[in-house]
Amino acid sequence: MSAPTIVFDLDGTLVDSCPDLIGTLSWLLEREGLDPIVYDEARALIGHGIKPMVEKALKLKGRGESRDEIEAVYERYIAVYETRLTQETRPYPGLLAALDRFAADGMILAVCTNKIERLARQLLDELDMSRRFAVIAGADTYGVRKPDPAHLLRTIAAAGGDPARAVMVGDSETDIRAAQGAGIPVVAFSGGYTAIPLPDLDPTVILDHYDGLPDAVSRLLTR
Ligand SMILES: O=C(O)COP(=O)(O)O
Ligand SMILES: [Mg+2]
Repeated sequence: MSAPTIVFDLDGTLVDSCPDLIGTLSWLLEREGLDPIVYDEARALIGHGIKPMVEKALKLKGRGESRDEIEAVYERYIAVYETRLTQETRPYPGLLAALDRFAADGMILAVCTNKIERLARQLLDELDMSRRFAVIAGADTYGVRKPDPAHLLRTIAAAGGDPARAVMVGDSETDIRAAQGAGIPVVAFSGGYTAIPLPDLDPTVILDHYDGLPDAVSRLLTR
């Protein structure tokens, strides 16, 4: 029997990346000559990937009619964001201790994010966290992205895990829907960024602090 696999979302789950994601977005809107975006409004745009976030932000400001424009603005976003991935971004309180505990228990850890893989790796490298994960799968790794359950299932397979002994940990709709589609229990972390209230998404468990994650995971694995 393979070891249990815990798959983590990245933004809003492993790391509080909102300050750098939204900081870059605010810089971008100003550069484009557009009005600033309200912080809480911007938070709800995170979760589907950076390009959808940039596109939605442009549309909120009455721009982004053509694909070419969206692509050009997205490129400008990435050029700045990759220089400040971890200016303010940090792992959530209690997370590293929970990851230590899982590693000591021999569990397989993996990341399944809608960030592109290159940026996800660079971000985790800068925080010295990459070495903790057997696999880091981004939106471009397999050509499928959350909420498609195939993104999650392929991540588990690449990590050498078994979907029947796996748990997903995420913060938003894409994570919860991917896990539900894959038939995998999902812990929803309430410290992240969700456009839809978590209870409406019906995750298996809602967790407010990572101190409680090891117990929550062991309950889910033994049910
Ligand atoms: O960058 C995003 O919008 C999404 O990233 P996540 O899947 O790690 O939450
Ligand atoms: Mg997220």
